[in-house]
Formats: sequence, structure tokens, C-alpha cells
Amino acid sequence: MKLALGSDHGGFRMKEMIKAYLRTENIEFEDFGTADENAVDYPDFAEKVAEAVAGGLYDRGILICGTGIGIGIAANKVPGIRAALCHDVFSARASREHNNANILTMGERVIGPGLALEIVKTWLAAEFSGGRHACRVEKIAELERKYYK
Ligand SMILES: O=C(CO)[C@H](O)[C@H](O)COP(=O)(O)O
Repeated sequence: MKLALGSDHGGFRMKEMIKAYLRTENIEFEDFGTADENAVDYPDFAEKVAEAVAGGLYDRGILICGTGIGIGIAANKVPGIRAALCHDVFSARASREHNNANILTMGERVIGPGLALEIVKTWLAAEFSGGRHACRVEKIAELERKYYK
């Protein structure tokens, strides 16, 4: 699996912690920034990661900001992206199994590193269940086609 990672300054330390974990697991990733804790605008990093995932260059993405909210809202503007804000393990698994989420978002100012890592592990391991969920996810794509001509 090849991952695209990104954060703003509010999520920088959590992104670095996730990168350290991915290295220990030999999971391939690219870091799209930001590169330090200087203030930046989260939509810029959402755009880079969402376009990389939607373009098929990366299998999935992880985006972190202070809350996980803004960076997820921005990522979800890119057609083909299903970014899910998850601050618990149950939602992380369901976002993959039910929603086929291709980007995980979290907030460094909301949860601690231990829980964040459990969420990442769960989200990376979970797969889309298909079945009854497939036509619902397809309806999301139909909504995109309706509004993004
Ligand atoms: O969580 C975020 C967006 O949803 C940002 O990380 C947050 O708004 C940044 O705030 P500040 O400029 O005060 O550090």
C-alpha cells in the first residue's frame, strides 16, 4: 500500500509520529507537507493529498490538522475523495467497511498519539465490505457527477 500524508501546523507532530510508525512497518508513503510547525493553511495540504489519491498515484491518504475538520472538508471537495474524520477505532473501521473512505483525517488537538496510532492501524487494516454498501457509495459518486460537471 502506498500512502499520501499531509498536515497543517496544527497536525504536524501527529503526522511525524504516524510517519515513524509507517517506517517501522515498511509501509510506503510520501509526505506532502507541511514541513514544520510554522503556520500554514490546511486547504493547501488537503488539495495536494486529495489530488494525489484521487489521481490514483496513491492508494489512500492521511490528513491531520488541529481538529481534523477543516482539512477533511477541503479534501472532500476533490471528486473521488471520501475523507472520514475518525477519533475512535469503531468509526475508523466503519469508514473503510461501509464508506470505502480513501482518506483518514484526525485532529492533533483532539486525541492523543496512542489512540491516533490505534486508529491508523485499524483504518489501514480494514477493507471495504461492498455488498449493500456499494450502491450507497455509488450514490455519493452520482452526487458528485450531478454537481461537478
Ligand atoms: O484545525 C484546523 C482546521 O480545522 C486548523 O489546524 C486550525 O484551525 C489552525 O488554527 P490556528 O491557526 O489557530 O493554529
